[in-house]
Amino acid sequence: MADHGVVTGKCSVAETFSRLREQGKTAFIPFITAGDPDLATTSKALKILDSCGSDVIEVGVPYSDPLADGPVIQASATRALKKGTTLDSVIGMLKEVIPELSCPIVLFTYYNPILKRGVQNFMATIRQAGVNGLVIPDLPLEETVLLRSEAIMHNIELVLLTTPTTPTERMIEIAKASEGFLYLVSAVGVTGARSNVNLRVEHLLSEIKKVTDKPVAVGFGVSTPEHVKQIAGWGADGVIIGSAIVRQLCEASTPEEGLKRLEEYTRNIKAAMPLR
Ligand SMILES: O=P(O)(O)OC[C@@H](O)[C@@H](O)c1c[nH]c2ccccc12
Repeated sequence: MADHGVVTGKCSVAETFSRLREQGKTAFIPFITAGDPDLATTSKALKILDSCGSDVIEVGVPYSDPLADGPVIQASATRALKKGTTLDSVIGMLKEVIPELSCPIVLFTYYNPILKRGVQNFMATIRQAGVNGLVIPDLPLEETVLLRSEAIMHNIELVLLTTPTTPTERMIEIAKASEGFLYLVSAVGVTGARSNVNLRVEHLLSEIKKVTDKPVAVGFGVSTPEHVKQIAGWGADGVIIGSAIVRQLCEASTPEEGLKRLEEYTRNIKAAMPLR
């Protein structure tokens, strides 16, 4: 498919999962809010996450009404917006740093900023910046077909989400249409670390794997090495951690200390990723 001349030399999200599956490994996928505490720190954080073994990184575009987010990521988005972070400045930062990263980047944005910019322009712009994948948590069902075709046109892997309350028929459609991987939201409600992983995830994973061989990554509420081992043990192809990653940066007294905490936390999580 035409890639509009962008040579990233980087594996796609799907290729990354294929490689990991051959190696019997589970993907570690951290989420980070761009611009919190500032874009320069985000750029350094991406390099640290990449060098500590992240397999895919989700980069969140801060938004004023993050309805799917819990308090940690909502506060993170508010700080980033207060710093003047915009979609353009996030894309500018990514264009600079992506060539230095080995893992693919999945951009995380609510739907409104895409509509404001225009779908085609948005897809072309993020592809030119070297972005591989895209997650739009509030993408309306009836818009999925359009967005999916525009994404494919621009060689962007549109990752779709399924939840514990998604009807089986709908989950099958989502699994078939999702590119890169399927995002299994582990818990009902908003993002945010939870003390235990929803035990229903084991059953949900087995149901999904009956209808698709696409990689499935589990997110929501994951924060400890034990959580990671449990989810990987249930057969997940990837584990996503957002709030606990964001907290490493925002609970530190300086950006430098935050980056140190981020590195330590990431190494601990990676050490817990079992070979399957
Ligand atoms: O923060 P948690 O509980 O670790 O969950 C990951 C989540 O943060 C990340 O994937 C994400 C950030 N914003 C979202 C909105 C919807 C779904 C998922 C997300």
